[in-house]
Amino acid sequence: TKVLQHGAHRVGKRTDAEMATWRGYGLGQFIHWGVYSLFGGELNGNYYNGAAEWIRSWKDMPHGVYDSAYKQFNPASFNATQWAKMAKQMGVRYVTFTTKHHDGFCLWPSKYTDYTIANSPYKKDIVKQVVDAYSKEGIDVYLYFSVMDWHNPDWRYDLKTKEDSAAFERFKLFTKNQLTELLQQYPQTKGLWFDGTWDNSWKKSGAFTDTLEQYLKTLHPGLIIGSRFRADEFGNRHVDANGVLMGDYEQGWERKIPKTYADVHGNDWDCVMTIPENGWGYQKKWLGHWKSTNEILEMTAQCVSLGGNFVLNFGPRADGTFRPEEVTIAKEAGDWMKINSAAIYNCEYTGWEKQDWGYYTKKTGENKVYMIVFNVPVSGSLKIKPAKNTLVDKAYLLTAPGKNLSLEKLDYGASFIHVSSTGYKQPFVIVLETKEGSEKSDEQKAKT
Ligand SMILES: C[C@@H]1N[C@@H](c2nc3ccccc3[nH]2)[C@H](O)[C@@H]1O
Repeated sequence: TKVLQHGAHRVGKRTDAEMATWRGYGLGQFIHWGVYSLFGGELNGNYYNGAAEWIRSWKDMPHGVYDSAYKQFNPASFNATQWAKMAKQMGVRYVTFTTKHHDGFCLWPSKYTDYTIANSPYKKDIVKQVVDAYSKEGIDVYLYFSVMDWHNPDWRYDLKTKEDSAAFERFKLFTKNQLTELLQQYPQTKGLWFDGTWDNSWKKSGAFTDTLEQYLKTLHPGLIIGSRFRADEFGNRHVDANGVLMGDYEQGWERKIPKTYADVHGNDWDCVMTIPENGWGYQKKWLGHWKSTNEILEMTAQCVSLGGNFVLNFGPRADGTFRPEEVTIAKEAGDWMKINSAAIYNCEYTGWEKQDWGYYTKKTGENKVYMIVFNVPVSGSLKIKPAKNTLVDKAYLLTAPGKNLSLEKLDYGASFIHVSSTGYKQPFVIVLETKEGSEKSDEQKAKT
């Protein structure tokens, strides 16, 4: 391994209480809201076919039109308490909220730029309202912050000239100042979700990113920052030159989910996902497929079964209302979570061999494994194969703890659980109470 000045400063997962809380969330909400929400991916009847929050970069969008649009931002229907209650009902345990996206518009009254909510017709501090309302509902708040800032004249994609470097020095200070005011104004914040850190200018600022991350954690002990923030002194991101993760969790799973446990390299991680195929800010027209509640529940189960969290994005309209599809998904997912969240909250990877019927999760610190069943085979026989030295004491539906299900022993330590093969409209959970031990063969039994 190389001796790195600005590589990872910790190998392996964080072991503190704040990170244990993060690890157990299971389900989170992302919210993308800003000036881009005014356009909804459309201008003069033409639709931008990229992600709606990127519309400023569309060739058909004059920068002047976009950069003056904040003068129309006046969300009359915005009610942070209603947002937080919808999230609570959905069963999310953390929210990540856009304070400033790539366009540079600040939803808090930043002292370091005029391009903020304070200078919009709405005037009031949106970040504060969101932080206060979600915290009041018992949902932890994380602040999304885009380093890339198209509005700030000192932003640079790369550092090629002396002027570039001089400008970027000013930009780095601007960034540090904005992050300082976010942590000082909104101290309930549990973490920062950084984005817009893939350009060369940032890759060439490895030492600065290291110093800044340490400064932020000194300012706010316990702060949680993912791997998308740092660069090492060689410009490596996410993992340093020695292949060690830089950050408190792997933050690369954007609109994709790991296939196997090997893909997560023993890190903490979360997956952030859109309901439509792509697009995080409000889009007037969702192009292509958008996910059903059952698809979203399956992604949630899949992530938790591989030791991560699933974070679903909502893109409210400029007026502060949500699309009907989003309201429906929050309600339906919440109804399922109300009954089944035991299999999602504070659960982790089991290491048992994955079966076709669905996903295993394990309650952290307990001898309880959950089967989250999505695909009942035509036989109605659900095969389970506990890990070595683990026996299943009893099995029952989470919704019927008094009625044990029969386990038909098979060879090689496997068993069948027989359930009805029809009539399922949504996933269901079977609880397996486990104990240490191994299958005794008949001759072994005969000896005792
Ligand atoms: C969480 C997501 N990250 C931003 C983003 N910008 C990208 C540019 C290139 C490739 C992926 C990107 N994701 C998206 O705009 C959204 O905020």
